[in-house]
Formats: sequence, C-alpha cells, structure tokens
Amino acid sequence: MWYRASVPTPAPLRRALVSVSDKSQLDVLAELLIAHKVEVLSTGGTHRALAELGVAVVKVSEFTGAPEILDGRVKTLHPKIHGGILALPTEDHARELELHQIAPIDLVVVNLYPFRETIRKPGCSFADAIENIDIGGPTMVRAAAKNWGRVGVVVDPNDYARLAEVLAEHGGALPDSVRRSFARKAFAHTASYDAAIADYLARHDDEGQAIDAAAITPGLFVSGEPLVELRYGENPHQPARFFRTDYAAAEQTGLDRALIHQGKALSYNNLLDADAALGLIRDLHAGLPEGGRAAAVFKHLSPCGAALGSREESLAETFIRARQADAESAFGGIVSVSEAVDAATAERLVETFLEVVIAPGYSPEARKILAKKKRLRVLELPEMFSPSSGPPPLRLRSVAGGVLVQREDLIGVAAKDGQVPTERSPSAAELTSLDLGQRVAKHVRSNAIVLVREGATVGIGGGQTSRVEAVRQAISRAGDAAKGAVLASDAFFPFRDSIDAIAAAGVTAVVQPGGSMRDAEVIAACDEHGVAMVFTGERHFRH
Ligand SMILES: NC(=O)c1ncn([C@@H]2O[C@H](COP(=O)(O)O)[C@@H](O)[C@H]2O)c1NC=O
Repeated sequence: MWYRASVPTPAPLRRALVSVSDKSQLDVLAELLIAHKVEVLSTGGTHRALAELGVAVVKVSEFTGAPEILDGRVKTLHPKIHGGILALPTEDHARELELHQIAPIDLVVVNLYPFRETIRKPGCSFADAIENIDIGGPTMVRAAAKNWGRVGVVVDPNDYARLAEVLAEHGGALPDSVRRSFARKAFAHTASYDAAIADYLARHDDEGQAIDAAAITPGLFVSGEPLVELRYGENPHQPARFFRTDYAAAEQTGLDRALIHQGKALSYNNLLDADAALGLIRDLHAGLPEGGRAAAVFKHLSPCGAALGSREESLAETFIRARQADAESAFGGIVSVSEAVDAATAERLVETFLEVVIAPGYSPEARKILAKKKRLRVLELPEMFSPSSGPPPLRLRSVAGGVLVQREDLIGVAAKDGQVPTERSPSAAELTSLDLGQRVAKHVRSNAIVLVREGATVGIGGGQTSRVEAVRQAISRAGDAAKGAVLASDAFFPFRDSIDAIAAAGVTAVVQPGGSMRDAEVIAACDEHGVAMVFTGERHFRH
C-alpha cells in the first residue's frame, strides 16, 4: 500500500534539490525552474551547470553549512537535506523542522553516477566500479519517492518536458497522480541500479578479480524495462508483456532492437518464433561460403525449411527452396534471411501468408511490395550478424517454482571439422549438406533429425520421444527426396535401428555427436550399408 498523505490541493513548488550526473536537457529543467520561481539547491557540478544556464542556485554546502567532503562521497547526506525531503505535511513535523531550522524541499531531481556505463568501459578497474556506486543520489531518490505524498522526484532527463507541461497546467504545482507515477519510476530506477551493482559484485571474487565470465554466478539480479504490452500470451486468456532485461541490453542483436517497419502488433508467439528464426539464420550465416546466402522458414518454434544458396543464386531463389522444403507448413510461417531483402525476394515473400519476416535490411522497392501485406510484420535487425564479444548471452526460462539460467548454445562445429569413424568418408558435396543439416538440427526440438539434399532441408523430424521415431518422421516427410539425402541428428543414436531405417530410405551420410555406449554398433551398421558418418563431439539438445 502506498502511504497517502492528505494534501487536498497541491501547493506550488517552492524548493528543489537538483543533483545530476547526466546533465543532458538541463536547459529544459532550468527554464521551468526559473519560470516557476523555484528556489534551487545543488551539488558542485550541477550547481555550475545550472548557474551557467541563468538559474539562481544555492550550493547544498551553503544550505547545510557542511562542506562536500571525502572527494564527493558525502555531499547531500545531511539532516537538513533528508529532513527537508522526508518531512510530512503535518503540524508536528512542521514544528520539528522549525526547531532544527530545516527548510522543506518539495522537488528532487537526481540521476545517479553512471555505474553501468563505467563497468562497460574496457579495462574498468574494480576500484573505478566501486567509486561509481552512488550513495547520496539513491538516498535522496528513495526518500523523495517514499514521501511522494508531498515531494516530486524526477530521475530521467526525458521527464523534464513532462514536468514542465504539468507545472504549467497546474500553476506550478505537481498533482498527486504525477508525484505517484514519478515515485514508481524512482523506485524502479534505484532497484535496477542496485541490481546492476549486485550483479557486478557477484561476478567478482573477494579480491575484486572477475570470475570466469561465462560462469553462472550464484546471484540473479534481473530488472526489466517494459517494452510493449503484448495482445496476449500463448493463448488469449494469458496476459503477457515484453521486457528488455539488463542482461539483454548488453547484446547488439536482440529483438528489443528490431526496427518494426509495418504489420500487426507482435504477439508473444511471434516473438518466440522470431527469436528462433533469428537464432537459425545466425548459425546459417556463420557457415556461409563467401557470396553465399541463406533463408529459413519457422513455424511454432520449429524450422520447417532452410536452404543455402551459392553466389550464383539469387536470394529469391534461395527463399523459394526454403519454402518448398515444406510448402504446407510454410503457411503462416516466420521467415529469416541472411541479407537485405530485394524486390524480387519481396515478390516471393508476399505469395505466401506469413506472420513475420526478419532481415538485416530491405530495399525501398522491397518495402513497397511488402507493404501490400498490411498485417505482415516486417522486422529489420541491421546488427543481426555482428560478432558477439564476451561469453554467450544468458538465457532465462521459468518453471513452476523458479527460473532456469543457462548460457546460449553458441558452439557451432562445422561438419568438416568432425571425426569420421566409418570406412567411407563423406564426399565434399555430402559434407556441405551435412553441415547445413547439423546447423538446422540445433534449432529443432529434441529428438531432432534433419534430412538435407542439394542445399535444402527435405524432411525434419522434431520433438519426438524416441530418436528412431524422429528418423521415421523425417523420412516420411521427405518422401522420395530421402533417397540420396544426408542426415543430421542433434544427439547420438542409442541403437542401430535408426541407421537401418535411414539406409533403407536411401540416405547416404550422417552427422551426429557420437558418444553412445553403442557407438561401435552404430558404426558397424553404417559400414554394412555403406553410409558415411561424421562425429562432431558436440550435442545440441533443444528442450
Ligand atoms: N555522496 C553524496 O552525498 C551525493 N549526493 C549526490 N550525489 C550524486 O552526485 C551526482 C552529481 O554530482 P555533481 O553535481 O557534483 O556533478 C549525482 O549523480 C548525485 O546522485 C552524491 N554522490 C554519491 O554518492
């Protein structure tokens, strides 16, 4: 419950304390403080900046009679400041303020030392990070937010314009509702600030040395910036929202950065599928030969088609082959491509009912063509293939009772780098197809089997409870195309039954991690059927 002080008609602001590290838009603030004749108190750097903008500003040290000390570690931590902010509008508090000669403060404008920006700087020392933990700022922000019934608190320079508008509308006073909404934002701000500090400290040991960057540290400090309220969750009766987390803010390539050119609002399911389609196209892009291109079609978190094109093939042709891989499933699909969409590709895209298209760019002609499909969501992620620095991003998933945290599966072993345990080695053409199959299988729910022929998937079996059933599904989907195809599996074959089924269907080569107790049996089966096999040593379960 919010504490509610009874202030029937808010009085015009008389005194503000301004202490900001981010000095952007201070001119907007200065203007409104002058216009409403607000008495202004301020700390060192902010005092100088406001004075230059023509504000008659009093130094906090003069106001309190206590100088700033300890290199700025103590500037505003004084009863005259905190008494002035925290006093309730009651007669008792008024008497106490008078007794101690404390003047009430009714607006606090504070933003904090740039802790996040500091720790993101290459080479930032532990000592630098610690020195950038703001103490006085959050103390004032929290005090003002607690006393929202009388005091306004602004933590974001982007709110100065709103503040100016509200004050102009209300004769220099801040209505209750505005103070309350500023207070909400203030506590969210300090909570997120502390989460960043706690996360940083969890990632450093007692000597201040960074712990293995890829480790999952024992603390989880997630704060989320709300991006959009989604129409609903997986189903219409489930409310849902999309948040950008602090962890994601460090990523260059997240969906939070997508430019949305057109289409219906993105749904919860769209975002999940878009994320999956993005993951696959990144893996395909990473394996492309120079001048090559790739396209993928997703449905309900599973790829239904993926194709690689050589430099001689256009993107439109590559997309057509990805769509043809399972034309039936492509209806209502999510498409991702490895390069900017041109007019010819756009013409092909609009032939099918699609939910979302994701690409690193679009030509103006392509945009015009796609615009014909008003509901189609067109997402541009210019940085989608930027190489990521640092450890793979954290991925969070909730289960009843908690949250699971792991690093994203970014390992990609090219089939050509694997070991060949069979008598026959795959041909160069088979290796190229195995590589595509392996990259796609990583994005199919386990148990996952992917059949590939001539640079495109022809049959995908996923989400099956036995591996041989996933094999049967992939073969059945491929039909005649299974003959001469190659196969990729996300995990090892526990028995030779899958190999017997594959060989009977005409599959010529296999890529899988290996590591089964019965690898010898599986290798023997391959040799019996003349099937070439590659062991990658890396499992890619997707649950
Ligand atoms: N220690 C204090 O008493 C204190 N009071 C305010 N600050 C911070 O000092 C900064 C502004 O400093 P300046 O006005 O000197 O540029 C603000 O980010 C504010 O949050 C403080 N600094 C850190 O804790």
